[in-house]
Amino acid sequence: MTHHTKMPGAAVRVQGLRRVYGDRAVLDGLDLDIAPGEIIALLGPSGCGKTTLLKILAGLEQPSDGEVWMGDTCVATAGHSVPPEQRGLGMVFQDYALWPHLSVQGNVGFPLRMRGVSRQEAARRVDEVLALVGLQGLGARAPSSLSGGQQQRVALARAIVARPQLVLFDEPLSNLDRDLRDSLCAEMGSLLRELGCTAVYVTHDHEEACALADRVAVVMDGRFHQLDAPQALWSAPRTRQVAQFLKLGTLLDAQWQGSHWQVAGAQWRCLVPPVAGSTAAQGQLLLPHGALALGTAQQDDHLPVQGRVLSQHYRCGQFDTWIDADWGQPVRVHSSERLPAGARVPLSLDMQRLHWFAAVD
Ligand SMILES: Nc1ncnc2c1ncn2[C@@H]1O[C@H](COP(=O)(O)OP(=O)(O)OP(=O)(O)O)[C@@H](O)[C@H]1O
Repeated sequence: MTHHTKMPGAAVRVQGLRRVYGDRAVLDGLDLDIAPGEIIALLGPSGCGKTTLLKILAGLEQPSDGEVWMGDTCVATAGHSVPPEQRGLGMVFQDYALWPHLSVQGNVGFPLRMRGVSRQEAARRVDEVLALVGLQGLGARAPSSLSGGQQQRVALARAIVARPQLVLFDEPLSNLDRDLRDSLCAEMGSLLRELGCTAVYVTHDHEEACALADRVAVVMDGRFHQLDAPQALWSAPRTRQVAQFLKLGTLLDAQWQGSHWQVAGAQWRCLVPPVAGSTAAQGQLLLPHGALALGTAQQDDHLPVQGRVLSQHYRCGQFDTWIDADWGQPVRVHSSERLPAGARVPLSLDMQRLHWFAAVD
């Protein structure tokens, strides 16, 4: 691992970061450069280490190995850690963490008071930021008199009022209902971009991560399985775990037979070439949603794929149709017409959209 590398251009640089509890590496060698103004989402299942990474960025935990840089300051190594209040951070937590004995104004103005900003200037900036988050006129209220969504706006206002160099979010929307989450997520994204904030946003909700972030880090077992723009996660998942976590489609066990893939249990062959450099003969094929459709548009060199209708339900203008296509796992296709359960139907498969993951990836 390299030590004390200067970081021209990056707002935050994480290098070779490890965090060990007992004999278990919860973070296992992470590297991450965050550009100024970039929003990064840390996305992953419960226990994957995303909160631990956020805490290390915040200064609430220390690395076991590796470094964290903010601007041109090294803020954390195994041996030293700059305290949270000296890192120039804003933070937004799941449970809002507002001070109940302070008014909305008092909460939002707190970071300015800590920085010695004059009372008059602080009042002006608090009014300005409350207007930005859509809470103008509510400054005198107690946080407890506000709805959950409003309280989270107060927390957001408090996090950005002092124009921090980095804003950290720990599942900020998970206590809110779906509609409010969607709208607040979109608003937060616009606001952070408007203000040019650099942000790291922890969530286990992939819709939220992809709606908000410039790049999403899919964290699993303490490693980044993929660090990419949201659209790249969908078009080119790097591991089958990413595909599984994002629910991109159906994974089928398959074997490379020298000239084609043979899917276990299926009557058809797939001619997607093996991944360059891969010598594995065993692995899994991902059939992304939408790669399979009702219809017979088979290419010459494939055996026709057929399936049996298992069930259907009507949703958003079409029938979600579950099909048993002989390979052991049902797949979902869309249909414009109602089909009887048990009917055999031809399926077309867009071979270009399949992905192959070698058994050991
Ligand atoms: N102080 C600690 N001592 C021992 N183990 C810990 C400690 N903090 C976290 N862990 C373990 O490290 C792993 C990662 O925890 P972390 O909170 O970072 O996960 P997470 O991805 O944020 O999960 P969640 O979404 O449930 O919050 C977990 O298995 C957790 O039990």
